Amino acid sequence: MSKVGIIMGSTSDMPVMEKAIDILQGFDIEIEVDIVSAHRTPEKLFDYAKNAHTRGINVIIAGAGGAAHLPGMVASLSPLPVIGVPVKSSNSIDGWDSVLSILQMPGGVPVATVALDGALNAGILAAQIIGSNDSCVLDKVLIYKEGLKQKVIEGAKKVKK
Ligand SMILES: Nc1c(C(=O)O)ncn1[C@@H]1O[C@H](COP(=O)(O)O)[C@@H](O)[C@H]1O
Repeated sequence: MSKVGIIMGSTSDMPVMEKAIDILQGFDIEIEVDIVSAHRTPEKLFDYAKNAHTRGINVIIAGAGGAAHLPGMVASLSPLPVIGVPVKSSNSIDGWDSVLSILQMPGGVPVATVALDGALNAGILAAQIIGSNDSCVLDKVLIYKEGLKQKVIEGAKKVKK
């Protein structure tokens, strides 16, 4: 069974990262959640990134705020796809600090960066990556998309005059 590793730099990121956890649980995809900081727990980061693929993890979602080096460092050490979530932490420069430090990776070390606090999309993207090779998950993504469409159609009916 496929598994998504969800890591974040601090417990203070949890209110944002919960959206990735919730949507992946909604898709019945196995997850593993941990706090890993490139700055505060560098040895743990190294161990996590080097070994995630050997523990059955298929995709990593990494969220961090401020000087957000966590997703990039994980991507530098892991062969797995890494989705980066820039978190708008309390002392941030309007979130630009984390957006730019996750987005502007050097050539050869990609991080798929979602929008500021975009953990929901990170979860959906992880499901889509897994769904490309798992028809059960793909069906759930299709149902989710149909739900989005229906919501817009229902909303339009309410406002249309
Ligand atoms: N950006 C990083 C990293 C890292 O990139 O390794 N480790 C923690 N942090 C971020 O620091 C912010 C404030 O953390 P605290 O609330 O713990 O002070 C959080 O958004 C976290 O992701």
